[in-house]
Amino acid sequence: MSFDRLIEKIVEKQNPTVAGLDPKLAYIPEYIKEESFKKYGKTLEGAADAILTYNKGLIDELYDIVPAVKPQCAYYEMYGWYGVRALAETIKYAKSKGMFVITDGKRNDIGTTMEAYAIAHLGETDIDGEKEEAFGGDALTVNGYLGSDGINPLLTICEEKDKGIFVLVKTSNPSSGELQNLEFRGDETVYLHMGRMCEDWGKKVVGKYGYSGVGAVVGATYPEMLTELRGELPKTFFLVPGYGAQGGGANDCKGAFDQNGIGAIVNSSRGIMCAWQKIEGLDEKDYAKAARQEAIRMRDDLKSVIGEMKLK
Ligand SMILES: O=c1ccn([C@@H]2O[C@H](COP(=O)(O)O)[C@@H](O)[C@H]2O)c(=O)[nH]1
Repeated sequence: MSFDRLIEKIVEKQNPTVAGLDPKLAYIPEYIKEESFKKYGKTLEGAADAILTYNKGLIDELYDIVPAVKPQCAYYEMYGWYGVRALAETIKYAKSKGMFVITDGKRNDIGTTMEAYAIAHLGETDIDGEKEEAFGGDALTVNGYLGSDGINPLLTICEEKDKGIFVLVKTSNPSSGELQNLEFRGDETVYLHMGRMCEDWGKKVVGKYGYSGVGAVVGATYPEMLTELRGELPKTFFLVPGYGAQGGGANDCKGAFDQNGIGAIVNSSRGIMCAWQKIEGLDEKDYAKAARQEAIRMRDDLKSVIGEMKLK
């Protein structure tokens, strides 16, 4: 259990980017929606069909240059079981193209319930002796604020299946400081304490590149805290949201990386998915090409501040 597979993909592509797949209908070109609505009407099924077609188009244009995708479950669950099927199909398709899949579910519960989440998203479900993958992501985002009871069941499955988790530590949203920045026990912040818990949860599962399979979510919108946490948590790999649509830039992300240019993967969802809507006169059929162009721009932007990514 580590992020070795992810790190190798990042280094191979020289790209520390994860493309977020948060498909709102407003981001999907009309021609795709028309096709799906012709088949299924303006229904949950029609919407889910459009999402899957849109995602596959994006993946086809991104898989050779971007190492990972991050579907956010909410954008699928809003279409009921059709949407959840589109999520499962998206994960399967991205994996068939060799991409690393981070399922953004921010799951959080205790004991056996957390074990059920772990089985659903990272493990295999036992159906009376027959085992099958339900979703099959490579990593899952989780909320660690229930403590070890919510994390230990995941660790067991992650070890068995070589999967990873990203625990919310310092989130990118404006109100994240209301709780996460509180100081206690002298001047230790809640986010730093949560980060140290990640370092501790991961200490037995450190991979060959020095990072464990217990990662942390730290927002690009708080660059000083990113730098502080990189210094404090040398074995914890970071998932960094907040680049692009939330205002973060490459310089804000710099502190997340180590001296070898690894240690983090930076997410952009709307920035990549909606790139086509920002290009005047673009034929909407070229939506995925516009996403590719933005992903290349983002890769080069990040590389300009972190340099070459090397395996040690
Ligand atoms: O602290 C956090 C944790 C998760 N997210 C998620 O990342 C993407 C960001 O999307 P953009 O369109 O690139 O802003 C989205 O899925 C969030 O739920 C986050 O933003 N911040």
